[in-house]
Amino acid sequence: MNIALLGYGRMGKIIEKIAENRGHKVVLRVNDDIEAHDLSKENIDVAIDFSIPKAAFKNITTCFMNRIPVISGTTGWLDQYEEARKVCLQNESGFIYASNFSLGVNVFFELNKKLAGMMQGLEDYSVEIEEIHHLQKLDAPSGTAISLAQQILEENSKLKGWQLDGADEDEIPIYAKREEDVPGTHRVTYDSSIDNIEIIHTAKSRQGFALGAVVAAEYLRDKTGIFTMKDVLSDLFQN
Ligand SMILES: NC(=O)C1=CN([C@@H]2O[C@H](COP(=O)(O)OP(=O)(O)OC[C@H]3O[C@@H](n4cnc5c(N)ncnc54)[C@H](O)[C@@H]3O)[C@@H](O)[C@H]2O)C=CC1
Ligand SMILES: O=C(O)C1=N[C@H](C(=O)O)C[C@H](O)C1
Repeated sequence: MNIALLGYGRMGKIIEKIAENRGHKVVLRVNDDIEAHDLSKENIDVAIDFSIPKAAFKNITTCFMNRIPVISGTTGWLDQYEEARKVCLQNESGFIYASNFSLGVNVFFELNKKLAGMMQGLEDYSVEIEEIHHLQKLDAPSGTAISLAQQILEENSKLKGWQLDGADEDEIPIYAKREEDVPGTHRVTYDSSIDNIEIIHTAKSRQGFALGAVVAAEYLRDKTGIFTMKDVLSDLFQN
């Protein structure tokens, strides 16, 4: 499979190594305006976007207009997600966005939903989310923390939203911490006067995110439409 890497930073470089080890070829590396590159020149099967929030939408939709399916892991641009979906469908292209491509985090997501469902009637507990990332991270809260909050909100009709660094009574507070060299840690805590319940996912490196993105690209390669990591993982566990 011929891959275009949109964003050749920390993630792009690890994705390149994993993709090559799995027999794929990186034919294009983009670290600047996508319009400076001729996408039709290389025979691109899939583009993988791990760039920066302000570039993601243009990168992704330019690929769709060239009928190139896209895996996107870039966070902090989701106000334009619905518009990106539309452009994908209009151009009969393929798209998978995930706030976190790691297999472990996707298991953690399922645990989070199950726990949120169990806790929603227990009014003595209040819930909060903490995320810790490296000092270079541009967005806060992390995309993963937002996904965790949305999953809890879907299970709990009394909670109305989330807020960064504090919240009203009917909101989930998300605390974003920045520390040197932390690849990504997410904790969900339910606290009462009697006890607390915590679930935590700690990434030890970026390998899991990168492997998940390449596996997702292998899944999306010849497909059109919008898919999620749940589709990728169901397919993986079936085969
Ligand atoms: N969904 C997931 O599993 C994960 C998502 N991420 C997200 O991926 C993104 C990238 O993360 P890192 O690789 O750590 O960041 P990074 O800063 O190391 O890499 C971003 C790269 O994008 C380049 N860039 C700047 N403008 C560009 C443009 N117009 N088009 C293409 N590339 C451009 C930069 O020069 C840089 O090389 C972030 O949004 C981060 O939150 C990171 C890890 C896992
Ligand atoms: O910027 C990062 O590094 C990461 N970003 C993603 C996020 O915002 O959730 C995923 C992972 O935690 C690493």
